[in-house]
Amino acid sequence: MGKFSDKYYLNKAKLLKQLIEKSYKKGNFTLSSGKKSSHYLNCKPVSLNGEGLNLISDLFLELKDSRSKAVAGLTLGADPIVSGLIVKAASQGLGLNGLIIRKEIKQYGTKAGIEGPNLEEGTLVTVLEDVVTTAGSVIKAIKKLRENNYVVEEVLSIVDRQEGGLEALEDENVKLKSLFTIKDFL
Ligand SMILES: O=P(O)(O)OC[C@H]1O[C@H](OP(=O)(O)OP(=O)(O)O)[C@H](O)[C@@H]1O
Ligand SMILES: O=C(O)c1cc(=O)[nH]c(=O)[nH]1
Repeated sequence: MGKFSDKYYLNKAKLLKQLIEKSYKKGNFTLSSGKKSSHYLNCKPVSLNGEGLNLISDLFLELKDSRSKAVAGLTLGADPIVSGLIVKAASQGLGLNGLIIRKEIKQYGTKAGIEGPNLEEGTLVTVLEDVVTTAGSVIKAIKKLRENNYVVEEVLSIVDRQEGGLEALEDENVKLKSLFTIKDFL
């Protein structure tokens, strides 16, 4: 038997088709890091579509380290993905919690930087991301989780643009597991 189920490869092909149709655009774009690019992948039209999120959730659930007890991500790109995964896990009888990391701490109310259930110190958390370019965004999330005594060993992303993110994550002792790379869109 291969590493992944037959359904995993079927779902991957379906997701790639959706991303090519709805997410990949050529043009002049400024990226989150300030870099310029002649193309951009906006995953939100896929992650905020029921069929698209269902595919992402199935794939990430199979790709995820089965030991991790929570999935987390930096708002906003990760919000639907974290939510999709925890619902999918519950439908399969798996206990999985979700954490959303704010870009800025709320100055009122609970002043929380991380939203979600209060989990035990040392909980192994998988970080989710739609697109990794420099990995700056996802590293922000990892740092916040580690400050809160969670353990992070892996990031799952839909697309790795292969612009230094994997190496930057390696420097943080985190493994990047990506469904696709930018080469799948060129
Ligand atoms: O690897 P990086 O160089 O950090 O770039 C990738 C990040 O950029 C995008 O988010 P964006 O900052 O556009 O925020 P959003 O999720 O709120 O749209 C994307 O969702 C990643 O989080
Ligand atoms: O680097 C980014 O900001 C970025 C690139 C990309 O292709 N898609 C995205 O959502 N963000």
